[in-house]
Amino acid sequence: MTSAVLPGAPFRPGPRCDHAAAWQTLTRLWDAQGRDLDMRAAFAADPQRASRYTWEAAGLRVDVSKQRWNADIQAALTDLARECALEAHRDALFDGQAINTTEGRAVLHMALRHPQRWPGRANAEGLDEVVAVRERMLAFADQVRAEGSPYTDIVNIGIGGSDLGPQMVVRALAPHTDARRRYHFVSNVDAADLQAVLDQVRPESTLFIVASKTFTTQETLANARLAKAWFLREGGSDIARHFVGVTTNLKAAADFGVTTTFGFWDWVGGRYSLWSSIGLPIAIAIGSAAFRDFLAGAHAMDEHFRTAPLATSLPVQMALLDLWNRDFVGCPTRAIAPYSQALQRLPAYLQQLEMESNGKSVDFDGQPIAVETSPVIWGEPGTNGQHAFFQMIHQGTDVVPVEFILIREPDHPHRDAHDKLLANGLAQAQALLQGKPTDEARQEQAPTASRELDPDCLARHRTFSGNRPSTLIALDRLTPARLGALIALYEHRVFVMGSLWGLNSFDQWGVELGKALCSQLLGRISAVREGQADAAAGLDASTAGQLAWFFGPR
Ligand SMILES: O=P(O)(O)OC[C@H]1O[C@H](O)[C@H](O)[C@@H](O)[C@@H]1O
Repeated sequence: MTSAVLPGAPFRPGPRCDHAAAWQTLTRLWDAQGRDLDMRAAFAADPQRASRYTWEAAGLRVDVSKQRWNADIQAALTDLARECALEAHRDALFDGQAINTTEGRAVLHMALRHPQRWPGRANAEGLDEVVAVRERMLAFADQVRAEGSPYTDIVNIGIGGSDLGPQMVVRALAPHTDARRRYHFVSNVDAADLQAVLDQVRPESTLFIVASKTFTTQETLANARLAKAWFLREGGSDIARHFVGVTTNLKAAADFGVTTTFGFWDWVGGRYSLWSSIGLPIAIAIGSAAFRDFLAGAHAMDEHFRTAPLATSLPVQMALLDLWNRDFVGCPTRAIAPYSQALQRLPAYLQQLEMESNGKSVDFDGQPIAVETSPVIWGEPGTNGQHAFFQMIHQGTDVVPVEFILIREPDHPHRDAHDKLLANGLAQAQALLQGKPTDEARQEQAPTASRELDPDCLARHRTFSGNRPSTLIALDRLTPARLGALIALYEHRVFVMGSLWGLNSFDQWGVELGKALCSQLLGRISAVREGQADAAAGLDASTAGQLAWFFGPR
């Protein structure tokens, strides 16, 4: 489906954060208060600190009291947002202006979760079709779920935004899904990924969804072709009933041979696309009614972001903290720790959302950005992470802000186990805050094996500095609506961070070079195999050597 933003007011970004006067204030505040800010003392001095820094929106409860900030810092950060014209940028986003300047596109994934036609002034092509396409997609999803449907296995073939979002959500909402079907996600061009799924399914009971915004992605097309060949080889006959496409490129999908296609539009970024037809596996898994709840949760967060003042806006305040942690506290990474096995793919999903959006070094004008931008996002569900990398989070030389995500009511009957899970999450946040002073460590009974050691030395090994930041995001339940709100919160937070850094969060030029070189290398590999002497001509010596080792005569 083609689309372009029809002419409107051209978007002009506000001043970049490091050019704003408030940046100087923040620099002074960092020296005067931030650097030595001890959160334990701050809690002791202010009995209201926990409630002052616990906010709610769209059913999410976020506690940022265990962050290294105070009222002065928060006020200066909020001034920074104001001075950087964040509100104007946000309004331009919701207005449908072409804020994705390098691709000349609007950014309107919020229109996909609006219950009716997008009411704003945006006039991007396709907006009139959103509701109709959604209804068609949901009707199809319900058909696939209906009694007597032949499908036992749904295989989504897609990568990046056409994989991570739907996969994360389908796993997260497993208790809400139709258990009569299995959901598979194939992304990697490593055919082992596809083969592992093909080994488990039968052509007559499998629905393949070929999901690609562009329908040009090497991995997805390669896997789709392999799946189609397997389908025919195994006796499958009705391609039209077993392969559907989800794309903005209807022609390429038709050329591939799918006849049922659900479209979307180029004002939906790949990593923001799970609300569109790319969400088809989600809709099949949870059904149209729950999918609407999922959209409604995200829409509630959109409304909060669009209307709440900067000082009480959850995405804004969380983004300001992110900027504070990155550029003043100096944290190169942020860990995501969902205490929920259901959210096991959330860290991977957020890696794309945040790092592909804000992993940039130039601003809107193409000028180098003078401060650090996207941190590395990483993580694992708790409690698994505790037994792997939390050592470094508690005692390593880098400060790693941790985002704990805790869900009050489990979707299983094992209440005692759930209490343990929650206690673990809360205890980790508590340990990061309070630490353990060397004096206290010295009083402890040393483990037998260490008795020979100098007690002072051992006590230092057993010391926790504490005063390490964390945020706690609490949900009453992991419902479709709450998950929708959580994802939308992250999306808007990423937008705010990018806006303050003065960069375009909605392009991804950094993925292009590797793709182009891969195509060239595929040509050279054929040449090496054919024994052409100049196959590696002009390559760096390392790559040339590897080509010879992998593909040359043995
Ligand atoms: O959905 P597709 O067009 O197949 O794109 C899949 C992915 O590949 C690209 O290289 C981008 O970096 C991602 O943003 C995108 O989600």
